[in-house]
Amino acid sequence: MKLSFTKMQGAGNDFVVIDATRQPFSLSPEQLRRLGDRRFGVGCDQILVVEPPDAPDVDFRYRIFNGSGEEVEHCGNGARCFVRFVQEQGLSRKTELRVRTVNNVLTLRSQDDGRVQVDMGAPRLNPESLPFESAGLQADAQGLWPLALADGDAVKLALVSMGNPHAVLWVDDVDQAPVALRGPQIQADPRFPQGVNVGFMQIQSRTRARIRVYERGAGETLACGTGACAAVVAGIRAGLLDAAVEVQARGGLLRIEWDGVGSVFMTGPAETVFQGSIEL
Ligand SMILES: N[C@@H](CCC[C@H](N)C(=O)O)C(=O)O
Repeated sequence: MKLSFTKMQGAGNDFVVIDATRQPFSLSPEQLRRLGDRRFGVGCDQILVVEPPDAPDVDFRYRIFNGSGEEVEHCGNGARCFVRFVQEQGLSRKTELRVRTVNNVLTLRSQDDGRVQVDMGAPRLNPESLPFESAGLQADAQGLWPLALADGDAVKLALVSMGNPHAVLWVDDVDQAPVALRGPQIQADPRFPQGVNVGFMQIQSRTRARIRVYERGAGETLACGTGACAAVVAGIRAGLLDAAVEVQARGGLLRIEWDGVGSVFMTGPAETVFQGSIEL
């Protein structure tokens, strides 16, 4: 079959976007992996699918697959690209969209300055929400959980669900962070039965942080929207960050806001790179 697609990026987190309002979408995990493959396919961190609404309270359905082929719950940078795609393809003229993901309804707003703001929903902070099997462990006063790793080392993790699971470590210098070593180790730890996205955050001031994220199903990406939200939520809870924080990822800058109670708001860029078709 021949599939039309649009390649997009948000702060360097890149996507293959499929319009399932105009062409049928039913790809096997193997076809999804091929699409995501940077050598044998198009190449991307995630595949985003724009589907018609399934009820009158939303404008579209928004489905997300990691490049490794599994469907996942949330993708923040992808949500911004979703808005840009829908506008550029003439699928909606609205500047505010409501979209249904597998476990939430998100509100996406296109701003006059060209950026997109996403109401990412409220974070969940109990370990069961990731899930994280916490039996026999106790979080410290900053809300950090101890985790003994298979190689005998131990780390302290903030655990935040943004609809998808995140573990966040504080580091002194994000450029020196052991992302390639600790990312896969923590992600594969049996206490995370559904895996976890692992973020490494360097706090520079009460309003600025730098971050790298080793994502589930994609490895280290140039930015992770849900990862930036989770890290800021963890920093605010620990009393180290203010309610509005500029988060510098390797591929771009995101603004994250949280009042400590309700939804997290994420603002950042979204851009089309090229369009094409592929035989799958
Ligand atoms: N890049 C994303 C997150 C994509 C999903 C994640 N890899 C997972 O498995 O949960 C973002 O911008 O949030």
